[in-house]
Amino acid sequence: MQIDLRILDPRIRACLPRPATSGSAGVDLRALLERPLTLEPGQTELVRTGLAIHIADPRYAALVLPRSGLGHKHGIVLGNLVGLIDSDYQGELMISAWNRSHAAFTIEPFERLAQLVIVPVVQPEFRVVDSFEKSSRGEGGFGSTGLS
Ligand SMILES: O=c1ccn([C@H]2C[C@H](O)[C@@H](COP(=O)(O)OP(=O)(O)OP(=O)(O)O)O2)c(=O)[nH]1
Ligand SMILES: [Mg+2]
Repeated sequence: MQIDLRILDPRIRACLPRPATSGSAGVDLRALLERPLTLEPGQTELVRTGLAIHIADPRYAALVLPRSGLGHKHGIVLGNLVGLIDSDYQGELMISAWNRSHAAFTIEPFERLAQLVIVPVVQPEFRVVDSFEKSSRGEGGFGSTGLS
């Protein structure tokens, strides 16, 4: 799928996001930093990417997700857990980097910090009703179907 992309900082031109393998679902986003950024345990910082995308088609959105290596090994995940990029958003893609670990971690300039995934979405149109047609689950949730 073709998506318009603006390069807001020329330094990022050399390493634009692209799928790492033919089957990659996400494209890595790099940290546009002037200098290494050390995140102390618990610290969250908004990190620039130097890029803007305009998805334009409301049937799609983008998700900003952690990279599993950084998240699992170093506890570098996202302050908003998952970032949602609206199809009409035209501003800079920003990454909320959260160090959820107990050790400081330094993000290097242009390091691949998170990943962007394009997903189909359906915009809801809510129809107010008095009751629902009964389903087999009904109101059961939060473990109502048991453990095994
Ligand atoms: O990790 C993220 C999350 C969001 N955004 C941008 C794109 C998104 O379309 C916009 C708004 O995000 P969201 O709707 O999640 O935030 P909000 O707090 O509801 O802000 P708003 O009132 O602007 O919608 O911010 C990012 O750049 N990175
Ligand atoms: Mg919003």
